[in-house]
Amino acid sequence: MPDRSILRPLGLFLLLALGWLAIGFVVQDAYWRLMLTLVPIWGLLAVSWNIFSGYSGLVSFGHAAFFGLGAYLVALGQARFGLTPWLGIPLATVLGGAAGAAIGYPTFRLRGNYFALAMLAYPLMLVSLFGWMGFQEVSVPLHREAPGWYMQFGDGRIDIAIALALLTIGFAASLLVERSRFGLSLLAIKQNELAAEAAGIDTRRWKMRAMVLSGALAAAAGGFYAVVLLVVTPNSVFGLVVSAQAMILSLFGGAGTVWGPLIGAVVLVPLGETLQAELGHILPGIQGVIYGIAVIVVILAAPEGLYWKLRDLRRRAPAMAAAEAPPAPPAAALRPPLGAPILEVEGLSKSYGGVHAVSDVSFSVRAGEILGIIGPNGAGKTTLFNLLNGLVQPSQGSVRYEGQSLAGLRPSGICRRGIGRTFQVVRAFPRMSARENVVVGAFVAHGTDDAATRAADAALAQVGLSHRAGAAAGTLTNRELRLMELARALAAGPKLVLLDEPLAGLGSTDTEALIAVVRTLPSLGITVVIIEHSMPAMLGLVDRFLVLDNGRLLTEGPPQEVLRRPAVVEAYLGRKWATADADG
Ligand SMILES: Nc1ncnc2c1ncn2[C@@H]1O[C@H](COP(=O)(O)OP(=O)(O)OP(=O)(O)O)[C@@H](O)[C@H]1O
Repeated sequence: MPDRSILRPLGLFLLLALGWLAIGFVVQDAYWRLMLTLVPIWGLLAVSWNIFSGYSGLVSFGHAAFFGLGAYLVALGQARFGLTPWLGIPLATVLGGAAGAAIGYPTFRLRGNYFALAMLAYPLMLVSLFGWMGFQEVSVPLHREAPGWYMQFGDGRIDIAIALALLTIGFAASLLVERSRFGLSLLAIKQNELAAEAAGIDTRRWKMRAMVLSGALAAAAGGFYAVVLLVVTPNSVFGLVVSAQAMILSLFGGAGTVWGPLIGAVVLVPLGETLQAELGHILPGIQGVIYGIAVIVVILAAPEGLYWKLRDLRRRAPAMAAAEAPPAPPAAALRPPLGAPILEVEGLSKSYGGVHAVSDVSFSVRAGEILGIIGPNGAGKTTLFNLLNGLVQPSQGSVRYEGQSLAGLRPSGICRRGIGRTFQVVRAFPRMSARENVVVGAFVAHGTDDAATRAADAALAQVGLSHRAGAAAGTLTNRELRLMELARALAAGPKLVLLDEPLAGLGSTDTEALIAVVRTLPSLGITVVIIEHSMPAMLGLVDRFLVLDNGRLLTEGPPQEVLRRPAVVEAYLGRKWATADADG
């Protein structure tokens, strides 16, 4: 994938890490050496938080759970069993990963604020649990006979080097996530989890992987923290301040980017620690106050974090560059004759309490057809799409695609079978390029990132958006965004696409451009089902109309004929249309 190499940022990171270590050699004071060790430790915790929450958008208030488990494993392992941290930290990493899976499994059932609050419960529970078990204070015994074996070098510079080595592992993991389908899939989840599922992304699997990786890295940070501080108490490792630290450092520096958590750690950790050391006896808890103020300042001045603010300042000029002229809309190739039914819907119903959103609807769509679905607001059109692509399960009835039932399949599974979908509201990832936005749709059909990028480029060419492939989605026009969303659905190589109001909010020229693209789809072997309110656009596009009213199938047939039927005029078009039609 272009610009997605990890070597340059990793090289820069190593250079900075060496510089950091060099400071450790210059500084003689033990306190400052400890600070130079703590920054990468907290930085690693923030990196781990960012891998999960920064990219997926699921806020975790509970990362102290992983950090504390790692710290206790290393401290107790050494105090009770003489376990060397060289083994203890890798074991802590495994424990953190396992805890990630155990916590993720039940908690992923919740969304948004509920998820964030549920995550808070785990460290709170662990504080009490470790207190009850009699681990109020676990001291790591000193081993003067084998200091190296127990990481007790008595030389702060070695501690700094180990902390940096651990941070390097975390940073590299974070880069690998960000620059691959892993990160793009998480960002798609952050944007809109349902749309991500519909684009073929197995959202549960990616969230779980992110949580396991994140838990593992947080536990490693906790493990080394125990080695450095030599004392572990429930509050110092499971406490709210630890979870807040993970979150605040990332948010301050910039969530959803590899550098953000590091910027946060470098600025805030020394600030908080110094103030605590200097003023802590007069103003206890000053660190928390400073963190709070820092967050408020960032919210006001750079809501996405320092990293994004600095980047925007640097790149302001190119971001404002004028868009190139779009190419002429693609000409429709010769349409192949209609084939056998590709989609067969039988007695499909969906009720929400007393509301019959879709009621006993049956129809079929032939391969190569363009079928238009119309009906008044609330007729059940979007619910029908949701039933077809598995976002909601039917109360009754069946959907067969290429002769096979789709019952019980999740949206990602249905997308994998070859049904693509766009949504009424375009949900682009504004900071990602148009190409990256489209690549997300290609993952389902392509094993390697390179193949997915090629498919994305082909889809962008299909919709006439190649000239904007590198532009950030945030700079695209409304028409370009609609085309980009269509390209995302096409990148998966679907045989059938469900387009939900793709013309909403477009002017007449833009509408024509989009319709011209949709018209080319059957010649590419793609069947189209489209919901749209714009009647002139639909009349020139579709082969057949399906009219829904109050969840029921009112009628279906050729466009001109359907629009003359009194029931359709009555239910949907209104008398004005009938008069205009008669006049015309
Ligand atoms: N999750 C839900 N819970 C309760 N009622 C719902 C739900 N989803 C849809 N409905 C109801 O089902 C009916 C059909 O809604 P739907 O969004 O499918 O209509 P629509 O034809 O797509 O409308 P529009 O053109 O305004 O988008 C409406 O009465 C709506 O309020």
